[in-house]
Amino acid sequence: DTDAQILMRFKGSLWNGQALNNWGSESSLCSWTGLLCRENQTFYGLRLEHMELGGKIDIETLVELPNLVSFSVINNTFEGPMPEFKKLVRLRALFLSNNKFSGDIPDDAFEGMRRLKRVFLAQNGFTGPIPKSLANLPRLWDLDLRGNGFGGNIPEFQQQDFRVFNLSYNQLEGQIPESLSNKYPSSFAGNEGLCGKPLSSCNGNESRSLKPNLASPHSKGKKHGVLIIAIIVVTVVAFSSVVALLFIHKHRRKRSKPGILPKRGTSHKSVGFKESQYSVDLTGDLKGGDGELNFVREDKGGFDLQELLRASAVVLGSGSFGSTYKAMILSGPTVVVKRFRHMNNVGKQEFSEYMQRLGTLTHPNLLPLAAFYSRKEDKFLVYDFAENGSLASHLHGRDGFVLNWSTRLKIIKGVARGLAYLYENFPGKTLPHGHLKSSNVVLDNSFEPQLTEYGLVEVMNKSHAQKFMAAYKAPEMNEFGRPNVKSDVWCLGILILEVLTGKFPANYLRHGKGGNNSDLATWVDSVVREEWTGEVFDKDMLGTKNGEGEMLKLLRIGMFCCKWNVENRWDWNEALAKIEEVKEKDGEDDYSCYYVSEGDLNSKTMTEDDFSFSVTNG
Ligand SMILES: Nc1ncnc2c1ncn2[C@@H]1O[C@H](COP(=O)(O)OP(=O)(O)OP(=O)(O)O)[C@@H](O)[C@H]1O
Repeated sequence: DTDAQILMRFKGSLWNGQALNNWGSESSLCSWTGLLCRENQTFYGLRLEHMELGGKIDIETLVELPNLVSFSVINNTFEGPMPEFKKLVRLRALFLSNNKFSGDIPDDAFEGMRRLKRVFLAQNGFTGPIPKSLANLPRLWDLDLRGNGFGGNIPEFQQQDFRVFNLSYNQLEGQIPESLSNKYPSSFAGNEGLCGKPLSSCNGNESRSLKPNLASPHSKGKKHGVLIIAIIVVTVVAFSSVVALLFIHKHRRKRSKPGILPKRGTSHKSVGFKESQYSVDLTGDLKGGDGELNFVREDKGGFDLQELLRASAVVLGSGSFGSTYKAMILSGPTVVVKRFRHMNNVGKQEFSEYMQRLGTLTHPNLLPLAAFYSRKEDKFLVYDFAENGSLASHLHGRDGFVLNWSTRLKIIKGVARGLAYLYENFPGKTLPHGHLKSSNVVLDNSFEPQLTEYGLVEVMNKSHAQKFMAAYKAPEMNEFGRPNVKSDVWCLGILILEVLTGKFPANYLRHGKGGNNSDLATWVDSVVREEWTGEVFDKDMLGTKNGEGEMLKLLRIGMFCCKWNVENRWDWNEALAKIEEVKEKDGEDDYSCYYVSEGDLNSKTMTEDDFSFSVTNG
């Protein structure tokens, strides 16, 4: 049977299948409601969410779909025991949350599902122990069992590096395995019998008294008393905090003015940049859209619009297009939601297709676009959250880290690689970044850079893009010019100079043709011409032994990328090749000519240290 015939059989066993009333025509399989297809129109998953579906999930039929790797029936009315999903050995993601499934899950229910990465069983009526085969999954990355009746001890999980991990509101008991002690306490909340890190210790009376079956009636009464007082105190404190926060928030909003650089609040983050400490409600900002959060990549992020709306959110900053929020999804990932006004250059369908194409890009130096949300007047793009904020915040922010030369070089190399990937891999055309600047380079927890807001010129209203997008700052851009890879090279050059000098280019950027000598490139050029190169580098970066020669090399590359005449400006591949050649230390790898004293030669074994003083620059 064809995929279409198999899927029609699968539909036949569902109740309320009318929600899938456009299923039928073989030729347009990928347009069937709830079908997930790749760019090349191959089917890979089912996403049948919020459809009031019920009845039988016919596994025997699904087995016949070898390409099925993702299956979701979140928020429907399925009931009874968990179907035998283990027969779908190729499955990578299983989403059953918010249904009425019930009963114990057999211990071997996940056996053989070696590819399974994401398991969402939250808010059902599952009981019994957490199946061992689930804990033994070698690639498990997201696990959400919240709000069921799972009992017994938590098993040892083979995988320990989770992105989502939530066992809250079950009936689990006993000591939390050591390997899970680094998880958030909220991952275990609502399980009265659990103890041990990150909850309170199992040895003290405190934790034992949490187990209702061990508590005497007397201690139970006492506990209730304490509980009631605690609830009253928490309620009063929470109420006063909300009132105080509302007051401060209102006051702040009155005073704050929109700015190019993000506004920062006063809460401190260990990562060295600040974000607003005031929670915002995304519901207000996101209301009135088409009601759909459109995911653009295969893994759906493990959350839906409702969960995004419920997420606790803070403002990260306000750029030229709108505000940017950090949203912490309960039992889900932390994401960044960026609002774009003036993004109406193309129609709804075209916009949606374009975003889907952007979603196909995956590279370590491109921040993945996760989803988008459309309204007539504005759009919201959802990106992964980057732990270390933007490059701009470290170069110019009050609370950024001081970046040393090797980190700066790593960042420039990553940026160049991200651009190269973008130019070569966007389906159908060579896509310029168009808005390359230091606040659109974010840093992950190891300071690996990731480009964000790439490829958006196409969908931006032209007049707004001309005014604010970085590519339009290239000297050759006038009202007829369109950003291209050469204008990106200009932006890359400016970024290199910004990274090396530590100077914020806004004051130096030229607007349009002509202009004066105030752009960063001209400033650097004049300093270098006067042979004051020592003056040019950011003082925070200096102090690297034997690195100045290489810094100068990178500075020159930046200057070649900033040639005013496009003909003389390097192509991106030339720039990339030159950047790749820059090393951390002068003369690195150049050990062809060195001086070794006779004494050294006579000594027993020579170490690298013995050589360090005698290496010359070839
Ligand atoms: N994915 C992300 N992860 C972490 N922080 C981010 C992320 N995206 C943006 N930020 C932070 O939010 C701040 C505000 O971003 P925003 O895009 O609104 O401003 P901008 O880049 O200065 O302006 P523009 O609107 O022109 O792009 C950035 O400086 C950065 O610190």
